[in-house]
Amino acid sequence: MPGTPPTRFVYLGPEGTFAEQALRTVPAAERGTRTPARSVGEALDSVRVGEADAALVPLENSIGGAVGVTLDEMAEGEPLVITREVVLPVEFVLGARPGTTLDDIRSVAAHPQASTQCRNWLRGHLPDAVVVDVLSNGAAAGGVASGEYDAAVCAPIGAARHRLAVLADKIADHPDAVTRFALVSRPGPPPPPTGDDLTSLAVYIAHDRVGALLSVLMELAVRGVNLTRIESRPTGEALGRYVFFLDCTGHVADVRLGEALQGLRRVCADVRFLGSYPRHRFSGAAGDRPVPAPAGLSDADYADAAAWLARLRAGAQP
Ligand SMILES: O=C(O)C(=O)Cc1ccccc1
Repeated sequence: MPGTPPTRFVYLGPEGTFAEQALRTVPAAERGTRTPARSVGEALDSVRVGEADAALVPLENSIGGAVGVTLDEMAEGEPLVITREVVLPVEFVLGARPGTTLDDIRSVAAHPQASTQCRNWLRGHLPDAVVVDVLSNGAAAGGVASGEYDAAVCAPIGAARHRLAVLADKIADHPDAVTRFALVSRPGPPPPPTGDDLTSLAVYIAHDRVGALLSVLMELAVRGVNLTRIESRPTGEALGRYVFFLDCTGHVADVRLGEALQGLRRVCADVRFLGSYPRHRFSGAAGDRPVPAPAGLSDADYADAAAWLARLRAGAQP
């Protein structure tokens, strides 16, 4: 039932992923059920078909960039909306079955984003090992435990959950990397505005119209809506055909963002609303505070203008 708080959660599994760790920061998930899925697509489809109320999936990483499969899955199929974001520091370890040494390792299982972030360490310490892409950090650890691979780039909780020895820790090339996760549900009333929210969209432009993308950006800029992320993904129709994923500051209930969304509806071939949700609350440690919203017209200015227009239309004195 839309608007009912979620109780059945699914996450990118298997057990031992950062996604599981991120889900455990969601209070409602501690009270509900938590089921691992083999892939992002499987997790999101569980929500679409009603087997789960919410899915926790990776969205982007500060080093490796967007998790493409999540964007692609959100752009197609039955619509889903983000109701919460979780930003988690990710620290990778090299896990292996107890007794394994670095010299024994011929294959390393790793999520593509994980191997990207540990590229230099792997190249320096395991130059002859074959790195095999797997669907998640948990799958990497599980594949080592089952004997399929010699070692895994995985999360510390993955090594622990699959009873692996940690042969090396802090193996990421960038120690301060973070990953942004999204909690996704079927469309329903968005979380109430907090004054520090994001709204995510997928916009399809008319590629044959000169300046089509600029028109999109202008609908936001002229209303003082700050664009915090833009990402293009192929639509699959043809080379050069893209869907653009936008994160904007503000909430769908805001006057200003509401006007911008109506403008996008007018100028785009299609707009898919992907949710309005609170920005992740940082610990407040130096350097990881959210960027303050830019100065610009306030919502009160927009409300005042709307009331002024209504008076004009009613023939009253402006
Ligand atoms: O959640 C996980 O553990 C994943 O496998 C996705 C992922 C991959 C790389 C960095 C962070 C999350």
